[in-house]
Amino acid sequence: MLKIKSLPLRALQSVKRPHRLALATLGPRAFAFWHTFGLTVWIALVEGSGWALILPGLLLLLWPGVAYAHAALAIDSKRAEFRNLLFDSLLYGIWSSVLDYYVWATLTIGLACFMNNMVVGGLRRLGLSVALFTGGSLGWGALTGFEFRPYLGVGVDIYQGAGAVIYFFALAYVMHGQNRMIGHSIAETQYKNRVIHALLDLGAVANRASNINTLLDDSLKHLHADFPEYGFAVFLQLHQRREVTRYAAVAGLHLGPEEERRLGSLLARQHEPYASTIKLSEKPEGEQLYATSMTGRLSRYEGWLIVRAPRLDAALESMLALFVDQLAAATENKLLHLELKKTAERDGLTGLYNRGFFEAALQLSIEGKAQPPGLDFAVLMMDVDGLKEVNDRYGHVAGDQLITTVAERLSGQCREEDILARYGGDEFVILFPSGDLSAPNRMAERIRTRLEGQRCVITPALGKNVVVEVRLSMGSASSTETSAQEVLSLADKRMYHDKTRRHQQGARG
Ligand SMILES: Nc1nc2c(ncn2[C@@H]2O[C@H](COP(=O)(O)OP(=O)(O)OP(=O)(O)O)[C@@H](O)[C@H]2O)c(=O)[nH]1
Repeated sequence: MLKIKSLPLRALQSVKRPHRLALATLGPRAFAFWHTFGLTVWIALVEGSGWALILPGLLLLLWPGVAYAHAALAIDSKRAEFRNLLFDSLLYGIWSSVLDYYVWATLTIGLACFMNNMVVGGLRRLGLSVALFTGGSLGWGALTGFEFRPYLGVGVDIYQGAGAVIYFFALAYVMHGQNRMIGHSIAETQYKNRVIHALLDLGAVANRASNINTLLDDSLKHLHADFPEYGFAVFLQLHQRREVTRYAAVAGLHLGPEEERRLGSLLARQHEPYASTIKLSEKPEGEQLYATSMTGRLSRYEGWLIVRAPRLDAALESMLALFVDQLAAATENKLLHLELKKTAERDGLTGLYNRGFFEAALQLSIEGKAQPPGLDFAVLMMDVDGLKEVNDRYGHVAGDQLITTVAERLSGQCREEDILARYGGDEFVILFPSGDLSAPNRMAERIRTRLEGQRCVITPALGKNVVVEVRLSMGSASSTETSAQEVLSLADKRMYHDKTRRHQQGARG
């Protein structure tokens, strides 16, 4: 039972949609063969040959269906249709002989066959078509005995002429449709190429970006360069507080700060599934704003990609879904990467660079000094005095507070290019990679006047707030005074001398 049922089903499954050429030629071919059948019947009636001519003529009615099935069932439907066109030539060659070489029919039908084959296969297929038509025509004539009746009458001529005109116009119409289809698919391919190019661009931008702001800014700039007809913006809002826009970037869109804020708060109220696009503006005509949601793809943010476009069609919608995918993945990767980098480079308690990062930066400075032009660098080492006492009297939490307060205040004194790190428990260090060798002395001076002796309020785990004074021992050195490898230990030595001196002064005081 199952077997019987499955047989026609399998046969049906193997009939796929044939190549567009087979579909396009079905109509004109059916018309041509039915028209030739009509001609055959007419001639049979005129010459009185009756069913002797009409019966084989019925075969002509079957051929368009057989040709279509052949193309539909073939693995390579296009090649099958090319073969069909050649078979048309052979069949019509034979038929011209069957119709005793009636000139008007032989000429118009032959021409149609040659032209069809030349259109799909150039001169080579034209040659093949001519050979098959002529071969069929002469071969059948040789088999059946040549009979010539080149002219039949005005009526048949008009019938054949009208058929030829209709056929050639039908063919021209089909070719026009094919050209339009090809034009559309070229435009579609070009659009897809631009999308692929933009996606590759986004990947490269994501790799280069050092933070989320540059990632979003550069991504949108590239998108706008690839699609200048659209304007783009992106908004990332905190999951927990959607009214807070954490990152925003715009390219090719003119949004003032107020409009940006308004858009941000509008999006905060929207809840759309991932990658779905909504219309934001309700202008009666002209360009509109659309927003595609990144909801669920970012661990800490809600996101929206905004586009300014004249209308939202299927191509734009699927393009936006792809861009949203790429942007969300790039942002999430960058966030993860930045977090890992921070964990690897930063000190957990103070948030300053850690010793590992400082040593790597120092190593680069040492190498920089060894290579031309031999850039100099300097180091300032500092140690918090009396931390042990704070720990012992008020506990480690209080000691931690003293360390973090000193770290914050030191940070406030440093420039962006200075590398401030927590070197050890209560030791801090600043690397000045700029070659400005007066920098450490000026920095030490600033620290003495602005930090030394300042009050620091700490809250012990138990008991009331206490106030301690910030006191720092310092020592600096530069690569002009000693070899590059020795700079840090010279600064350390000087810091130790400073500490000893301060202890002695303290003891005397
Ligand atoms: N609370 C706290 N204490 C720390 C931390 N790291 C190191 N310490 C403590 O800091 C102290 C550093 O020792 P010292 O440098 O001898 O202490 P000090 O009291 O600053 O002594 P001088 O530098 O000679 O003035 C030790 O008691 C360490 O246990 C930390 O992360 N938190």
